[in-house]
Amino acid sequence: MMSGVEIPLIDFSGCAINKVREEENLKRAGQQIINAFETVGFFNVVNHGISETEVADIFKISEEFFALPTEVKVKHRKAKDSNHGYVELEREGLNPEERPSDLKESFNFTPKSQYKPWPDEELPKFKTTFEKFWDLSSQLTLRILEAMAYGLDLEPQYLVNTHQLLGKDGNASTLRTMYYPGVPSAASIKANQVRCGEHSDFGSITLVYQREMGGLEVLTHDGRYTPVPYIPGAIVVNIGDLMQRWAADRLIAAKHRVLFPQDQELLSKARQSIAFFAQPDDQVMITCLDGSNKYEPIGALDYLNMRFGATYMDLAKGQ
Ligand SMILES: O=C(O)CCC(=O)C(=O)O
Ligand SMILES: [Fe+2]
Repeated sequence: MMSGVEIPLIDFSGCAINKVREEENLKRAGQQIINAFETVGFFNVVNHGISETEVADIFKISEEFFALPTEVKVKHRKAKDSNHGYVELEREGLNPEERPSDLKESFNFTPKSQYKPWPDEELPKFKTTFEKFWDLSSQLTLRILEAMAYGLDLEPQYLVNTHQLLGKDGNASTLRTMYYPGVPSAASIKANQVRCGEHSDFGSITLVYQREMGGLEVLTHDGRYTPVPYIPGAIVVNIGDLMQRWAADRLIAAKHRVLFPQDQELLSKARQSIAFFAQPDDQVMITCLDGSNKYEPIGALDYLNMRFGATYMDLAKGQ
């Protein structure tokens, strides 16, 4: 790679979700994780306990969903006041000030029983595949949060206890599958349009599952966008702005983006990714963990709503 900044790679085998937790291993991994978040804001994690087959299954069913005709997909559209359902192509822009909407479509998943819609008729296994993947991703998130608490010298369960309602009412975490369609030629792309505009995430931590194509880039401290390499079996982990604020800026919520590939053949291929956006429970007060008063305390849900308001503003205009 040309850039001097490397994206750290962390071996999580001592803390994998299919293993009994061991303090020594969590401490060691916690140091590495905090070091990565203090310097780059991103790392790749391997040997985490989520199998390649489990990841392949959700990518496959996602691909089948996105291949459905638009009129079928929009039957499962996300309602305005919900965080569950289909979001159409170009409905959302993560850098709305500088760019047209992102050339992507997505399906947000929240496993609360009252949430609908599901493409049950078209894809009977969709719901169960997402539920299973939600479980795996939330288990890994909790392990990472536990390791982070060690790395930050907090009480070991401190961060885990703030995410007790993961998957239940009172917690806004979301699993999202994304589809960036292939483009026949660069001429058909709008000026300045990208697959995913420059942004930092909102919440506590994010897991990103990429595929062979890679494509994710992170703004590193040398002022350049550095590719986050695709490593077979690895998951990309980063923090959001809420975590940066909580850590009183000790940890970095780095900006990231996905551009169109330069290569004509790659450009014509679709890109898929899956992200698990973890949020603390709605009522948790985010008060600087270092005891400073660098930022005012704010409720986790209030913070999220403030950020969503900014991203979806354009959406409201378009309706
Ligand atoms: O598609 C990706 O690899 C990343 C997407 C992303 O950063 C996001 O949706 O927040
Ligand atoms: Fe992101």
